[in-house]
Parts: sequence; C-alpha cells; structure tokens
Amino acid sequence: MTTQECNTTQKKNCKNTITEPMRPVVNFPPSIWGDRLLSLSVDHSEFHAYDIAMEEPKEELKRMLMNPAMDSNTKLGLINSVYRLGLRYHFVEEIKCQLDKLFMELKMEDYHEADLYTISINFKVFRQHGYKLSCDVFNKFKDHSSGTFKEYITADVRGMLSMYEATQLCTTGESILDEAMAFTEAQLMGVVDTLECNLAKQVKHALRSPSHRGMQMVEARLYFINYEEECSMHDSLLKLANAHFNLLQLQHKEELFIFTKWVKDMEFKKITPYARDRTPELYLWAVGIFLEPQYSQARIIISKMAQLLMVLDDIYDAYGTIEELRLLTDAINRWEYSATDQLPEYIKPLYKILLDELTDIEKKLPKEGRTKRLYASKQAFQEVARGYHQEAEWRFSKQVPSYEEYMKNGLITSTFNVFSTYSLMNMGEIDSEEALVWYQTHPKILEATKLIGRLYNDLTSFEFEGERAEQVESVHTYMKTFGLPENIVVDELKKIIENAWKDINEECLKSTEVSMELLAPILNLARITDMVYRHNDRFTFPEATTVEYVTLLVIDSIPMY
Ligand SMILES: CC(C)=CCC/C(C)=C/CC/C(C)=C/COP(=O)(O)OP(=O)(O)O
Repeated sequence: MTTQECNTTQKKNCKNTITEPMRPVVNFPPSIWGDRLLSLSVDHSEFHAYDIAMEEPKEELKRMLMNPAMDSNTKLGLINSVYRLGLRYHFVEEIKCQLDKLFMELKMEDYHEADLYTISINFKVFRQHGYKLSCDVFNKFKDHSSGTFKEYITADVRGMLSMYEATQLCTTGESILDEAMAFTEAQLMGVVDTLECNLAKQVKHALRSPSHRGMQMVEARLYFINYEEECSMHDSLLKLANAHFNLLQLQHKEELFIFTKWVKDMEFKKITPYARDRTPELYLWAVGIFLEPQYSQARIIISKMAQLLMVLDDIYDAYGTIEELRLLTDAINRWEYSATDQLPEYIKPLYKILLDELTDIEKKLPKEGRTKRLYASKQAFQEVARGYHQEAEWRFSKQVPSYEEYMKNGLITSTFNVFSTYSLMNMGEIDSEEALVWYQTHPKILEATKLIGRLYNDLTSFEFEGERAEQVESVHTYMKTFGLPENIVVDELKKIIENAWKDINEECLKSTEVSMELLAPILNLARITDMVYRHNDRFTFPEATTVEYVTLLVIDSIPMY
C-alpha cells in the first residue's frame, strides 16, 4: 500500500542546516493483539496424546476407504469429508487407489439417475484429486430449448449448494459450469435468508468463500462446525478430525509464539516504526500454504520472510526517499555485509536481519542441493526489491506505465515467487532435479497465482488510495491503456481473476507431470489470497475476518470427543 508521495519535500533544520526529508505519516491501524501472543504456551505432552488419539481412527478410516463393499457414492462422500477436514494427506495412497479404480470403471450412464447433490460431490471429488470428470455430467439439468437450468433443481438447495461448490473447479471453455456458477450463486443468494439454521450457515459461508478457494484449515474447522451431520456419519472421522485439530492448534500456538518472539527480539517495532504490525496475519499466510504438521519449520521461515517483505514494502511504498530506495535496491542486489555502509542509518539494522536470516536458514537446510536452493531464494528476494524500486521510480517521475508493463513488474511485486520458492525449498521436493526444472519453467499455475495476488491486492486498495493524482496499480494503468471507465475495468479485472482460477484448476488436473504435493503450496497460496483479498484488504485492515480466523485456528479451544 502506498501513501501520499511527499518525501521529496525537504524540511530545513534551522540549527545545523541539515536538510531532513519529510516522511509520510501512514495511519496503518495498529495491531489489536498487543503482547497477548507472547503468552501463548503449550504443554508438550499433549502432542503425544493427540498422536496416540489419532492412531486408531486413522486405521479404521483406511479400512473403510479400502472396503470393496462400500457403495461408490458413499465412498466418494467419505473422501469429500476427508478432504474438507484437511485430512487427505493421511490417506494419499488409499484415496489414489480408490479413485483410480472408480474413475476407470465410471460410465456416463451411471449419472442418468443420480441427483444434483450426488453428481456435484462426484465431480468435485474427482477434480480436486486430479481426475477430469467431464462437465457433461451436468447436461441433464439443463433445459436445452430455453438454455436455462431446469426449474425443479431450485427446490433442492443442498444440491444447488453442492453444484455451486463444484463449479469452482471449472476450467477454460466449460461454459455449462460458468452458467451454473452464476445460476446457483443467484439462486442461493435469493433463498439464504429463508433457510433453516445449519443449511443457512453452509450457504452463507459458501457465498462468502467457496470451499475450493478457501484457506484449508479455516475451511476444515468451519466444515466441522457447519456440516455436523456429514462429519458424524462416521465415528472414526469425528475422532480423527478432532484430535487432528487439537494437534495442529498446539503447533500453531507454538509456531506463532516463536515467530512473535522473533519479531520482538529483532526489535522491529523500534527499527521499523513506520511499518505495519501484522504478526498473526502474516503467520496465517504460512498456515494457509502448509497445513501438514511436518512443515512446522517451513511455516516459521515463511512467516519471517513475509515480515521482511512487509517491512520492505512499507519502506518502498512510503517511508523511503527515492535516493534511499536506490541505495537499498543496490545493497540488496549486492547481498553482502559490506554493502551496509552505503545505507541510511535507519535501514542498516533491517539489512543486517535480512542477510542474517538467510544465513540462518542456510544452516537448517539439508546439505544436498543447498547452493541451488539458496541461489533461487536470494534471487527471488532481489527480484522483489527491484520490482518495488521500479514502482517507486514510476511514482517519483509521475509516469504511468502501460498495463502490460505494470503487470510484468506487478507479478514480481506480488511477492509470490518468494513464498513459493521458500515453500518448495523447505519441502525437500526442490532437491529433485525434475521439480527444480519444472519450477524454473515459470509454470502456469504459479503465474496464475501471482496474477490473482496482484489484481486482488490492487482491486481492494485502489479506492482508498484514490486521492493520489498518479496511480501506479492495475486499475488505473488498465483504464489509461484501454481508455475504459473504472467500473468496466473493475469488472474486466475480476474476469481475469476468474480465468486465472481456471488455469489453476487445469494445472491441478495434470497431476502426472508434477505431483499434487508440489502443486499444493501454490494452489494454497491462491486460496489464502482469495480469503484475504476477495472482499477487501483484510491484511492491512484485519479487524473482522482475519481476526476471526486467527482466533478460530489458534485461540478457540476444540472440545474433545
Ligand atoms: C498480493 C500480495 C501483495 C500479497 C501479500 C502477501 C504478503 C503477506 C506479503 C508480505 C507483506 C506484504 C507485502 C503485503 C502487501 O502489502 P500491500 O497491500 O501494501 O501490497 P502492495 O504494496 O504490493 O500493493
């Protein structure tokens, strides 16, 4: 977020005639958390207790998933619940084995008699696991003479909700799904206030955040609360989900404490008082990217990187003068302690933290492939600094680039290359030559995710930055490049976001090229972006939903079953 450009004005200090730049005062809302997060503590014996509590239900669920006698729709329903509860990673092999078989045996005739709910669940489950079930399964719900959906399905709210969720898996060219998304959304909005309690909660949340685009752990907790009847169908599912939530909450508490303490120990408040204070909000991005317990260290590293990016963003967007920003960019490009000398005093401690942290991360990485991974992560950081600098130069020279030129740079300043590089290098996957080669081809899924990040971020912030004469963000560059009014441009950019989601969905269907495990952090990055920016900038102004979600994941206790 940028502020009024006023740091080129010089203020005379009469006593010693040294000129001091006038720096903008940015009224970022303060953090609402205070020191509360520093009192988070965990009892380590509980980790073990939850691990034990998970063992039996996990084995029972494996048996259920592999049970050949279970009817295919019941099985797909169970896989749907497992996925929505964030438990998929426990059953990767079993689910693959079952879906391979079910998908191979599938015949379109099987869907002739099936209802909307069943077809939608089938569709969603297959697609979410990489199997491209044809969208033709929905043809029978269309009245082809009128071109609209058949009237009778509007009475089936549960079915429509499920269809709405399924349409989020749409890929390019599937017009029936585009139409179904608009149709079900409008119908659900029309009836939501007339529904009974549980269904109303489910519909309200889906309209606010469809499950495929939501942050996995938040979605899992809300599924557990809002879809009680589905979760209670199998006792083992209930037990496993419950122990799993408790286990993850312990981890989240511990990690958030470590991250908060690091922010305090590094004295960010003192050395970067001009920057936003958003510790749990940044941590939420890390939880969004990685759900699984084994990525604890990755979540802490990603949170730290996000903190450094946020502070850099606040220097480049507001606090630094253009001369200081040039020096800072040069120092980040040099990436060596001796470059500290060229920096203004107030940036020196930050620069040191940046270099120290990377060295520290280096020590934690396995020796094999270390150089390559470090090179990639350093490059990603340097690229963002150059991108931030380019934006500052445009603002300084009051130049408005073309939309294309802006976006080329804007994809870089989305910062998502840093997030995904750090994610992959902490997965061990980037060790594999194949994964690294794939990553360096600028995969479509990553480009689409960056696009969503840049556009959503701009769409939610351009209005409150609207008083500024020269805007350097996507809405105004698009308006200027194509000579279109603001309302049309906003709609156009939203369409581009929808198309980017289609690309992401398509990429996740090609799971033979790269594993779903490698795609997951990138898909999850798009999901957390959707959660944070779909309605407004919930990162800079986190009061409502972000606080609600941090509380849900880290603070609210989970009753034991
Ligand atoms: C797409 C996007 C930027 C996602 C943010 C991901 C994230 C948590 C990054 C670290 C902090 C940061 C730069 C937040 C965005 O600030 P801002 O809203 O001021 O960003 P801007 O200056 O690039 O518009």
